[in-house]
Amino acid sequence: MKLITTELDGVWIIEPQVHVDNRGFFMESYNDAFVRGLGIPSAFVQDNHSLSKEAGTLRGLHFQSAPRAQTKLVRAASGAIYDVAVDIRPRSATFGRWVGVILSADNRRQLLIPQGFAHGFCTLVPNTEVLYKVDDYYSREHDGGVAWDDPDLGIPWPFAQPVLSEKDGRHPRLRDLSPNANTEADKEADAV
Ligand SMILES: Cc1cn([C@H]2C[C@H](O)[C@@H](COP(=O)(O)OP(=O)(O)O[C@H]3O[C@@H](C)C(=O)[C@@H](O)[C@H]3O)O2)c(=O)[nH]c1=O
Repeated sequence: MKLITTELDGVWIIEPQVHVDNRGFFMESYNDAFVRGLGIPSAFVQDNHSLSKEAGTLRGLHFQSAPRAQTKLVRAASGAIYDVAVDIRPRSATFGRWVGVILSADNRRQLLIPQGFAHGFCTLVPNTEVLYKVDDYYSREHDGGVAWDDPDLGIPWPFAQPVLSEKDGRHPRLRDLSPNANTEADKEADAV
């Protein structure tokens, strides 16, 4: 397993060891050693799995607000995504900055996204299946979003007119997000 830093503190690329033989491959897709020592506040409690049929399907940018913020560990089991983590902790030194990484069934990379970040991805090929672990349960009341095409973020998405859910077409820009939307995670940014 290899841990690779990114431009944002707390966002990590994880490369599991892949054992290839004549049958195919084997890998530990998760082992708590992946995140031990990275300061993850709690254990993963839920696994999520989505299929996006069309290339150019964009899901995001999503977060759960405090006190139900989630750490996410994301990978593509089939196909490929451009995966993005945005720091939305208002008092963070890297507020509004983002990291974008290609995660695919070929590179087997995973992205670790801490609490206090918004997350989104755009599929690069049809029938892409994304799996991710989260460290708090889904809470509809705490479900929040930031506009995927917020010009202040300027994320270079691979598709100009992606396939979106109705909800993802109407998120506010980051500058218009309620200051309370991310309070608890912001306290963590202060503590760093
Ligand atoms: C996220 C989630 C959704 N749902 C339900 C709510 C809804 O009826 C249906 C589809 O939900 P959504 O449209 O929010 O699914 P989706 O757009 O795929 O949302 C996901 O996007 C990526 C980028 C993330 O980071 C995730 O945390 C999550 O927000 O599934 C759950 O039951 N549990 C969950 O954990």
